Amino acid sequence: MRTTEVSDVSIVENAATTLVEASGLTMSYGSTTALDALDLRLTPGQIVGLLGENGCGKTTLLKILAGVLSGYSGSVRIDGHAPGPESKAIVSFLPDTSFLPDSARVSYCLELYADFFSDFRTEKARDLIGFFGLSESARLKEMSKGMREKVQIALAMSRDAKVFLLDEPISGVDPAARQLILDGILRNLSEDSLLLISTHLVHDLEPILDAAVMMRHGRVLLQGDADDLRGQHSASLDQIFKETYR
Ligand SMILES: Nc1ncnc2c1ncn2[C@@H]1O[C@H](COP(=O)(O)OP(=O)(O)OP(=O)(O)O)[C@@H](O)[C@H]1O
Repeated sequence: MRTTEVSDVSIVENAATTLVEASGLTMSYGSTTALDALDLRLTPGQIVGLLGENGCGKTTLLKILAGVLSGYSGSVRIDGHAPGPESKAIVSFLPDTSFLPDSARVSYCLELYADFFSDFRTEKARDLIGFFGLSESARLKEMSKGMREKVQIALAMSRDAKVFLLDEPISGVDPAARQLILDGILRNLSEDSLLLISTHLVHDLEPILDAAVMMRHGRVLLQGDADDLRGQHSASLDQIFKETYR
């Protein structure tokens, strides 16, 4: 009887702590297999680095989790929901491309987000825009690539989302600005959110990562708590990454 109770409790806890789950997730573009029966389970309250070489499927995975790419097989659940309107309501996605109108001013982008997302917090976004040293009256087309990335990050990180999916958020900025961007990303992050960040810049991201998922050929090659991985390999995540993808 006792065993049954314990096992029931553990099943309930297990279900409650899984925020993102993919099982047998497969996605092909024509004859190219981008995700190959990928299994992944992520819990809330952590910052996870999604690491891997070019073309291993990181962007494809993030897009499916974000609910902007269909045509996959296998199972995906975000807080229990298949990708769709209910999951999108709790997922904030930062794609690796520009998605804002060129001629718009920053202030207009804030209004756009406020109209579109009920969980968007304009005050948080204003705070972040200022933190990044940007002006709300500036037009995007007058900004550098790095400045535009900061605007997009400010918008994406100002939703009260449960899951944040950031695709290469620091790739377009110089090394000096990367720390500022990371500080901005962490500035308003709530403790029980899940932040999944894809990157090649493991060295820059390592200090903020709680866990890492390393992908190869559309599958998870290595996954674990950052401290556990460092302990098991007697190396930094950056060194493990370089060794793995040498
Ligand atoms: N729209 C598409 N049409 C055809 N093939 C695609 C498309 N998008 C991605 N692919 C292919 O799917 C595979 C996975 O691509 P994906 O962009 O998910 O990888 P990635 O790990 O994000 O790469 P990178 O680090 O270079 O951004 C690659 O072989 C890529 O060429």
